[in-house]
Amino acid sequence: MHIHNLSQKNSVLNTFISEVRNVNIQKDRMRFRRNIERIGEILGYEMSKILNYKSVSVETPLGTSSVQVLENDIVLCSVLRAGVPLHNGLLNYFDTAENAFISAYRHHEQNSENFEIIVEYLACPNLENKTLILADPMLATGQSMVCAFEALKPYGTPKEIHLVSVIGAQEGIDYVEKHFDKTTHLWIATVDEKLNNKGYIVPGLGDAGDLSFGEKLQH
Ligand SMILES: O=P(O)(O)OC[C@H]1O[C@H](OP(=O)(O)OP(=O)(O)O)[C@H](O)[C@@H]1O
Ligand SMILES: O=c1cc[nH]c(=O)[nH]1
Ligand SMILES: [Mg+2]
Repeated sequence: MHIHNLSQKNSVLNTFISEVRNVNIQKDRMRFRRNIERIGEILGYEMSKILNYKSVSVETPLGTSSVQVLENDIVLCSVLRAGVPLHNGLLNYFDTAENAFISAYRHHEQNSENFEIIVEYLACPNLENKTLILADPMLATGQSMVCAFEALKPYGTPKEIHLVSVIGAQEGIDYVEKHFDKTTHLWIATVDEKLNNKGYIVPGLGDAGDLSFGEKLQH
């Protein structure tokens, strides 16, 4: 897998990451969502540098300009619900993309820290020969990303796959690496060291779904 960890270079991306992590700033839900969206825009922009382009002629009021424009057939799939602001950020740049949505949540056994991932909802176009972008802001154990990909398989074989995430734990990245083809790209804003015993990324940012949309009752 090709791993692109964008926080390794200084850029304004790291300011946005610091704000989504910051326990005071992240309480502003609108700012949290907007920061995740802005991170999605930056990850999408960086990814766009290795996609395919074709030359087109554009008529301007003063003449003709030859420009290289994106030619990939993109399907943008995100994992509900925390994936929604990241999806919006990517869609701001890949504005003609087709879209897919998949739900995944952690189902905890009673009084236990063990959980399994339940995939219930999936809406997806044909993926055959397309460029699949699979987005989820948190890559903790990596199970949601892998379960989502398994559920997408009946929809066709993509030509290329790009995984997009905001914060990953090394353990989750290793797990994902085992389950995806080595040609897959992972575009990630930053990588943290570990998971706690509840499967949360440390230091991470907390619960991305709750920070975006409010707390949900546990199943
Ligand atoms: O790598 P994993 O261990 O699978 O964990 C990551 C998952 O956890 C978060 O979703 P969550 O279960 O909190 O659902 P939510 O978006 O509804 O809050 C996140 O958006 C991922 O889907
Ligand atoms: O750290 C984590 C792990 C899973 N889901 C989150 O929202 N945060
Ligand atoms: Mg959540």
